[in-house]
Amino acid sequence: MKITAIRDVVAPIKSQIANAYIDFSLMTASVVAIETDLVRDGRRVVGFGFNSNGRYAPQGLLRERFIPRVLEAAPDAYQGEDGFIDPEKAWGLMMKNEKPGGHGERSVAVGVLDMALWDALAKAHGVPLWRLLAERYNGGRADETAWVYAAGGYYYPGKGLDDLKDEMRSYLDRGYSTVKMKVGLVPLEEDLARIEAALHVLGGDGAKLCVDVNGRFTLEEAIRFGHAIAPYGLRWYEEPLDPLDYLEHAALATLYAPTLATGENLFSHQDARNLIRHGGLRPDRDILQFDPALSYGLVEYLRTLDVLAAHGWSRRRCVPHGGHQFALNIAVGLGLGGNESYPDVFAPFGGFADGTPVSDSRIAMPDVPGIGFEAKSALWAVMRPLAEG
Ligand SMILES: O=C([O-])CC(=O)C(=O)O
Ligand SMILES: [Mg+2]
Repeated sequence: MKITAIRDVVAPIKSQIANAYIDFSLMTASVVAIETDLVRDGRRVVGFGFNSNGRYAPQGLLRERFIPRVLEAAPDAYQGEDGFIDPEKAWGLMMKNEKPGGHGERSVAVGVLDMALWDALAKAHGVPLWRLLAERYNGGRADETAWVYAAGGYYYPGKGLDDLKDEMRSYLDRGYSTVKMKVGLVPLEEDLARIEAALHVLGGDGAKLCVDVNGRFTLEEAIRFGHAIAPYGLRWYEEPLDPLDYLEHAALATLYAPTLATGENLFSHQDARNLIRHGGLRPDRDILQFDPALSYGLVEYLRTLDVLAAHGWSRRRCVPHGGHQFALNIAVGLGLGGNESYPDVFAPFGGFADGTPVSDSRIAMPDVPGIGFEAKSALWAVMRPLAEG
């Protein structure tokens, strides 16, 4: 199995939404296609990948460093003994002459290519990625369904409490029972009114609502906000603090007893390890949101899972950020705690295969080879031109 071409394009995922830290008015994503010489069931095997929201398209990094390193390599440098692509070997090739530390956004570029390599590998074997992963790494056991929650509740110009309620209600109507909303951009009292509006739609059940600060608060603000929301019994309090300030997390965890969630802006197993070592998080309740598409891909995510296991953390505490089918396959195949979903934002990159309904906040995976992009027509419309060169 040889790689014959790699094509990339920058796709807009811009919108007027904002969280407490950024707006998405100029957001982009890189989409790549890795073409191989393998033909299976009459079709050439092509793998696809993209980066999830929050980081911009890393086109320069892809074109200057990571794509050429793969294309210029001899095929046996990325092939396993079975002649198929070995993503771990390809990863080593991509990371040649890269110093440790300072992960920056090269992890995004490598993540995009890693996603495409796994898509191609699963297609080469004619199986869904979730099944390949279950067989290789999880004793053949895949979950029948994944828990998913509806992430939204963004700030939007002119959006009032009724609009927020309508949005949350529409998620419930679409089969979700847990939802997430943004907080931290407006004064505390205003956010509390927004939280209460959302809770009203959820029948007052705080366990069905997550709030996400996107790393905006100082420690003092995070503590104050934590005290204010503790009585609601929310499902989780996400990224209250700067994602790299582990000591502050540890301090907050001594004062805020319910569930904290973080990790979407940690991009390596070393960063994850620092969080676990120094962040004071609690393996019996807190949630880890490392996003394989932003953090060097699944090869690195497997290392992160090993780090977690070594520190006594269950994989069920992992609910990746990003709302993409890659993480969904990983969640089902490796037995994570679930996956994020964006029913209304970041289209067409978020979401599931067409015609797979969410029921009681759970979703079943389709039985299609690879990650399943071809079964999601709006996404396939973006990818297909890349396949054809
Ligand atoms: O608004 C964002 O940057 C996305 C985010 O934090 C999430 O999905 O948890
Ligand atoms: Mg978040």
